[in-house]
Order: sequence, then C-alpha cells, then structure tokens
Amino acid sequence: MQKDKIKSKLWAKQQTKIGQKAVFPIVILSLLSSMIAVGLSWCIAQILGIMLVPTLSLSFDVSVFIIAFVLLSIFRAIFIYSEELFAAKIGLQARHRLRKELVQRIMQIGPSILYKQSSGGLTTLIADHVESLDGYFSRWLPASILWFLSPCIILVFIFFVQPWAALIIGLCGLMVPIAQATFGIGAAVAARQQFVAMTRLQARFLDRIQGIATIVLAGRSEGETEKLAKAANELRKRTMKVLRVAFLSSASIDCAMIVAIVLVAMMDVGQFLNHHDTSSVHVTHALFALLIIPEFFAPLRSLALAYQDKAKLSGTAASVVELPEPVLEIIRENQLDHTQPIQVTFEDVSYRWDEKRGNVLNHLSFDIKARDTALLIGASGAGKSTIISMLLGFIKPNQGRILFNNIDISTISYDSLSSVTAWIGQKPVIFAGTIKENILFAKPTATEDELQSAIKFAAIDQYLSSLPKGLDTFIGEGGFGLSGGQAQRISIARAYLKDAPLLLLDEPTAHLDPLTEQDIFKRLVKLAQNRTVILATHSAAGQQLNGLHLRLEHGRLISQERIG
Ligand SMILES: Nc1ncnc2c1ncn2[C@@H]1O[C@H](COP(=O)(O)OP(=O)(O)OP(=O)(O)O)[C@@H](O)[C@H]1O
Repeated sequence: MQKDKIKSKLWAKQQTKIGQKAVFPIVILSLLSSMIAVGLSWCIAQILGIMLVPTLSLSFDVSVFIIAFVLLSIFRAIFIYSEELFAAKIGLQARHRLRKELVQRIMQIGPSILYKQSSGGLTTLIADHVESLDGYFSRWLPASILWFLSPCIILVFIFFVQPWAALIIGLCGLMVPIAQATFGIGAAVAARQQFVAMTRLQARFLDRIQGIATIVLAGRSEGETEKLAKAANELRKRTMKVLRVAFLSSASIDCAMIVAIVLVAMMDVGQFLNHHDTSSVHVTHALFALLIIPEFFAPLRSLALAYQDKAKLSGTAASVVELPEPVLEIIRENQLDHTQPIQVTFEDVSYRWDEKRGNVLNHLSFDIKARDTALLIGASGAGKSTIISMLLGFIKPNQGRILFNNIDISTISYDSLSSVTAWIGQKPVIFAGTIKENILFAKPTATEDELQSAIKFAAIDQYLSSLPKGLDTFIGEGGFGLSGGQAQRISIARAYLKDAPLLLLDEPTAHLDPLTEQDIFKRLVKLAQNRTVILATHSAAGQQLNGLHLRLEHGRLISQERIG
C-alpha cells in the first residue's frame, strides 16, 4: 500500500516535470498579457481622469490614450487567443502521449492483464482518466506558476504609482493563499472522492453493459439498476461537494478583492478630504490603482478554479500504478519461418496462477511432431486452456520450457510467434462491424478470391443468403445477431485466411449442438491438413478424432497414446 503511494507520487511528479517544460510558452504569453493589462488600466485611468478633471486635457491629448487603448486591446486579444491555442495543444499532446504510453504498457503485459484487471477499469483508465487530465496540463500547471509571478509584476507597477496602495493590495493578496490552504485541503479531498466515485460508476456501467444478457436472464435487472442508481447518486453528492468547496474558495478571493478595492478607495477619498489633493496626478493614479485590482486577483482565481484538476492527476496515478509491471524480458530475437511446419515440445513444464493455490500444471513433458494433431483431453479444470494460453505466449511456465522447432518460445519475437499461430477459442471474438470486415481481420490484404474460398471453406455461404445484406450485414460486438455456430465459422474462415502452420483450438465446439459440432469438426479436420494442430477438448465427438491423445488430470499428464 505504502509502496503504491510512493510509486503513484513518483509517477505524478514525473508528469508534472514533463508538463512544466511544455507550459513555458503559456507562462511567457500570460506574463506579457498581464503587462498589457497594466497598460490598458493606465490608458483607461488617463481617459477617465481627463473626463473628470478637465485641466488634465491641457497637458495630455486624450486621443493618444484612446489609440493606445485600442492597440493594446488588440494585442491582448491576440495574446489571450494564443494562450488558449497553446493550452489546447499542450492538453492534447499530453493526453496523446499518456494514452500511447499506457497502451504500450498494456500491450507489453499482453492479454494476461485481463486475468487481473477488469476490461471496464482499463477502458476507464485509458479513455476517461487520461481525458480528465487535460485540465491538469492546460490549466493547473500554468496557473501554479502564474499565481505568484503575475500578481508580483502587477504589484511592482502599482508600487511605482501609489506605494501604499501596493501595500494594501499585497496584504489582501496574501490572505488568498491562507484561505486557499484552508479550503484547499477540503477541496483536494472532495475532488479525490468525486474522482473515485466517477471511476467506480464508469467501470461498473461498462462491465454491466458487457454482461447485460446475463443480468437480464438472471432476473437481476432491478437489483443492478438500483446499484447503478446508488453509484450515480454517490457521484452526484460528491460533485455537489466539490462545487460547494469551489464556490467557497472563489468567494474568498472575491472577498479579498472587494476589501482591497474598498481600502484603496477609502485611502484615496481620505487623501482628498484631508489634503484637498485633487491634482490631476492623484486622480489618475487613484483610478489606475483601483482599475488594476481585478487583474491582480485574476491569476489567483485561475489557480482556485484549476484546483480540482490537480486532484485528477493523483487519482489517475493511483490507477496507473495498479497496472502490473511488464516483466523485464530477455531480448526476443529468434524468428520462425511461417512457411515451415512446427514441432512443439514441452520440457518439464509447470505453472501456477496463484502462489496460494499451487501448481495447475505439473511437470508436463511431451512432444508433438510437425504436421501432427494432438488432443488435450481432460475434465474441466484439468489445465487445457492454461496450456493453450502458454502456447499463445500470454503466460510463461514457472518451470521448464516450451519449444517450437527446438527454439524456446520465450526467445521468439512476438511477431514471429503470432505469424506461425492461428487460434480458435471457445467463444469466437467478433467485433462490431460487417461479416466481411470480421473475416478480413485475419488478413486485411486478402484478395477477393482468397476471401471467397475462405467463405466456402468455412461454409459461411450456407447462411449468407438468409442475411439482409449478405457479407455486408452488420453484426454487433461479440457476434450479436449470429448463432454460435455461424460466429464460429467466421473464426474458421479467419484461420483459413491466416494459413499459419500451427493451429491451436480451445474447445471450439463448446457451445454448439451435436449437428453443428460435427460439421465444425469436419471443417477443422480439413483445415488441420499439413499443419500441427493442438486441440483442447472434453467433448465426446472431439475425443473421436485421430491423433496423439494426451490425457490430463489435475494438471498432470496421465497417459499419451496414438489413435488412428
Ligand atoms: N486467470 C486465472 N486465474 C487463476 N486461476 C486460474 C485462471 N485460469 C484458470 N485458472 C485455474 O487453473 C486451473 C486450470 O484451468 P483451465 O482453464 O486451464 O482448465 P481447463 O481444463 O481448460 O478447463 P475447461 O475445460 O473448463 O475450460 C483451474 O483450477 C482454474 O481454476
């Protein structure tokens, strides 16, 4: 826990360091903009002064100040616009960089990440958490530098014009950090709680959407709706608390500003009454000091407004450090020729998912010759899918080695491993898109002829005519709109298109009726020709297939015999 806190602080510090370098142009532009604001206030003070004290017009030409006012306003508009552009660009670049880093890290860890993290949580991290950091980079970081620099510059100008007004404004300004520090602790806690509540709601919502069919079938719709409503209500309460603290914090700045204006105005009026000082110089100086006060407090207000953006960084940091560390690997430099057949060897392989639960695979040793078919047979929980996950490179043995053509697979590059392997799982992975897009996923460069033969091979043509748009029929995520058998045929067409020398089949007929199962097996046997095939099955039809039958029990190889 403590270790995670240190890690998340380090990550946040690193992000701040990267971000601070990027916001340098915004800081410069904003400081220049503050100086222009001083000039603008000076021009307005002179114009008003001339209007209030007619004798002033004898020594100053009002048109000079009007022209200067217009020019400075144009410059200020340009500077503010450029600041906004830079801020948007910095936010965009930071989000792009973070998403790239996180996706790379997840890819490095591989699909095994889903054994420990929910897909809802990962999606929330990459999509929403990273998105919420826009304000940290584009608003909070510049504001955290400018809240001190800009008021100091403005104070120097006021000091030259009315030193005692500078003293009053400076003292009122000092009250703001004290008030902010008081509200800040509450604001940080409220913002962090709101962030956690939002994350929980998003992850829960996504997970429940994915499992909507199970929820409806289990009659849990009302219960789940209630839980979602509770989470949404929690988020509403937390959001209101953040807004309340933000309002109080903003009100404290307004109070300090009003006190400064009143005190400066009273001092000026006092000077006028006591010393009858209505000289033109005094009037314009007094006006200038009053007009510049809102500019003095503006950076402090920006800091208070961006305060909640700061909490989002620590929230995201906590989620980032929860990601498992990618295992440092030896450089995988071996390559396999994907046109050559593959021989698979297990040498004393053991594996445990969890230290406490012990080995799920125990000292497995066997050899599958190139172009041979091997069947992994065993009851549920025997370890068949774990073996397939290892062959796919998702997990690595805790002991022993797996060899492809006598090369340890942990030394073979992922690209090469993927090019020699085709995989069909229990449940076909179908993306939202057309049937054609889903088949071509295995080989986007396939020609029309290749596509047609894949369709024929997998017998997809048998049901195409019953679909409204044939190959261009849109199917939902997870194969929504297709039967289990129809979806599995898409997997077969993909494997056919990929034409890899090693075919891994993990209970491909698990959810099919006997007739469809028979037909799918017929096609798989055809697909197996000239390839090395490893089929995990506990179906009776699967166990009739010819090949090397490897029987597993509680992760141990209890027999191996050749059938047929
Ligand atoms: N991600 C995981 N985390 C922890 N334990 C796991 C995980 N996946 C599988 N196991 C455990 O490993 C053991 C072997 O599971 P595996 O899925 O490999 O068996 P199987 O023979 O393929 O079963 P089935 O035929 O039901 O798919 C089981 O005890 C299971 O509980």
